[in-house]
Amino acid sequence: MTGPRTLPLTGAVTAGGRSSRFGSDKALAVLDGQTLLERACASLQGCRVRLLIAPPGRYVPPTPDWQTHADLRPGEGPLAGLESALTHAPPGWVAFTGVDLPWLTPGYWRTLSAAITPGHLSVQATDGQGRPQPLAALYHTDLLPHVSALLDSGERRLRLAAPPGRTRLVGGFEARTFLNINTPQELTVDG
Ligand SMILES: Nc1nc2c(ncn2[C@@H]2O[C@H](COP(=O)(O)OP(=O)(O)OP(=O)(O)O)[C@@H](O)[C@H]2O)c(=O)[nH]1
Ligand SMILES: [Mg+2]
Repeated sequence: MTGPRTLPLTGAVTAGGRSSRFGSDKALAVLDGQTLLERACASLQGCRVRLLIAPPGRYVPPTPDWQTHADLRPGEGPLAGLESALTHAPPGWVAFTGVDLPWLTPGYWRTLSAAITPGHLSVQATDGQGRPQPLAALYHTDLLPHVSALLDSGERRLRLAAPPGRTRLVGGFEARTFLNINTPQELTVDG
C-alpha cells in the first residue's frame, strides 16, 4: 500500500519486543491475511518518513522505504524504542506505535494530527474509560531529552514519556481501535 504522503509526520513502529506472552514473534502473526507488522506499518504509510525500530535484519519492512534502526539500549522495552524513534526522526512530530494494535488506521493518525496544538509535546487518544493510549500516540522530538533522562533513571513506563501538562488528550474512538494483542487467543477475538 503506497499512496500519497499526506501526513506531515514521521511514522515509527517499535518492534523490538520478545513476544513472551504470545509465545512466538507476534509481529509475524497473521490477521485477515496481513502480518501485525504489516498492519501497523500500513496505518502509517502516509507519513513522510517511516522508521522501524527493531534489531537490523530481524524483519523485512513491508516496503523498502522503511528505515530500520536499533534501540540505543536494547531490551529495555517500548520507552527505549521511543527514544530511538525520537533520535532518528527529523525534528517535529512522530506517530509512534507497536506491532500489536492491528486496528489502527490512517484516519486514526489524521485525527490525532488534527489535534496538534502549540505548547503540547504529545497527542494521545483516550479509550472508553478515559485512559490515555501511549502506544498509539504522537510525540514531538523535543521530548527526547526527557525520555532519555527517564531511561537513565531506571524508568521503563511508556506512559511517563510525555508530561501530562504537555499532553493533549483526544477521545471518541471506536472501542476496537485499541485492541491490543498480547496472546494468540486475543488474535481470534473479532474486533
Ligand atoms: N524497540 C523496542 N520495542 C519493544 C521492546 N519491547 C517491546 N517492544 C515493542 O513494544 C510493543 C508493545 O510491547 P509488548 O506488548 O510488551 O510486546 P513484547 O515485549 O514483545 O511482549 P511480551 O514479551 O509479552 O511483553 C511491541 O510492538 C513490541 O515489539 C524493546 O525493548 N525495544
Ligand atoms: Mg513487553
